[in-house]
Amino acid sequence: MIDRVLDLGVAEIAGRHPSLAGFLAGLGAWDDDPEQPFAGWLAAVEDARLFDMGMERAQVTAHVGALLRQVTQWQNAPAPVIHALCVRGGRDKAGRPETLDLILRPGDVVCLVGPTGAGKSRLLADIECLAQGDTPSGRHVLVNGAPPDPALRFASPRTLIAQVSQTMSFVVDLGVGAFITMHAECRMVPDVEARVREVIACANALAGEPFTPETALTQLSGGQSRALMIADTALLSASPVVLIDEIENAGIDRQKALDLLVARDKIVLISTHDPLLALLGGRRLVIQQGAVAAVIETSERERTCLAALAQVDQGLMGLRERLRHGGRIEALPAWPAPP
Ligand SMILES: Nc1ncnc2c1ncn2[C@@H]1O[C@H](COP(=O)(O)OP(=O)(O)OP(=O)(O)O)[C@@H](O)[C@H]1O
Repeated sequence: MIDRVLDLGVAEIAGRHPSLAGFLAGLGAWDDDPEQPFAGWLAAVEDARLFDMGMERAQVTAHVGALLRQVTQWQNAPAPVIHALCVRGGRDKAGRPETLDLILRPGDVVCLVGPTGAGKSRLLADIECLAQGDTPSGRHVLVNGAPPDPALRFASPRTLIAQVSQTMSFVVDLGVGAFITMHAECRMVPDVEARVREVIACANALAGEPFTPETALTQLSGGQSRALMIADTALLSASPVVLIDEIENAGIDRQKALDLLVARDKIVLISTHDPLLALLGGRRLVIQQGAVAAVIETSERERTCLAALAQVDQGLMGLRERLRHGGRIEALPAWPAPP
């Protein structure tokens, strides 16, 4: 494979193997004739130039070969499949044992509730790192009934867990389209352009104010950033588990966001006190003093409240929209009668 690649020009190599483009650019190979076969370029380039780049001639070929092998290995690695994620109790903040044997399956939506400082983020973090008794809570997370392979915890190119965190700020000077394209390329998804269009359209359906592929990431509002990350997680990420630290204040359509993730058969855990989200979930974990104190199944009675709650929520969203556009609130929508 490496021999075939070395016979191609730099531009063609980068086109066929985008993962090599950065390395070739770093070598300065683009600065010469990008149509010239790479092997010819490497044979002709002066020792001093390679030395400045910190490489020897043979090393360059070895490096290109290693990169290609690694990328092929990643591309051929099967997407991670989780049938069951199990969280086994550890201890609370006072060191008392936590009685918990929680099993999560694809399509499950579980909400975490509890006062400030109770340990909601700790539980999400335990799941995120697939804790093995090595975090302050002492919890254990099992994947498909067994402790995860350490490679899955620390060095997998296709991680099991995706997290959309509370605070999000972009520091990279890129447009939305370029950023999502980069992510799609890293994820090695087919038909990058179509996927990028889909992610941006989906994020716009979730966020109030529309943005374009040209909008700079740094100009996105909090809600737009959250919407973009949720669309990205649902449509680009192979991770079967999604952790979300509060979306109620992000000004995005939460029900649509949840539907999007559940449709991809992901396990979704959300830290939230939003009644609508809480009732959309199948279970709620009540966190107190660093431990799960109760697991509440959403009851039929609660589900009957959902339609009315969604109507109240629509009403409130309408009022927010009115305020956003400089309007007054001098009349209220008709609230539904309680069921
Ligand atoms: N079982 C535990 N043992 C030891 N420390 C814990 C445990 N659970 C949580 N903590 C610690 O308690 C602190 C508060 O927890 P955490 O940030 O998870 O709370 P929270 O419920 O997410 O709070 P907020 O709602 O304010 O975001 C953190 O320092 C966390 O590491």
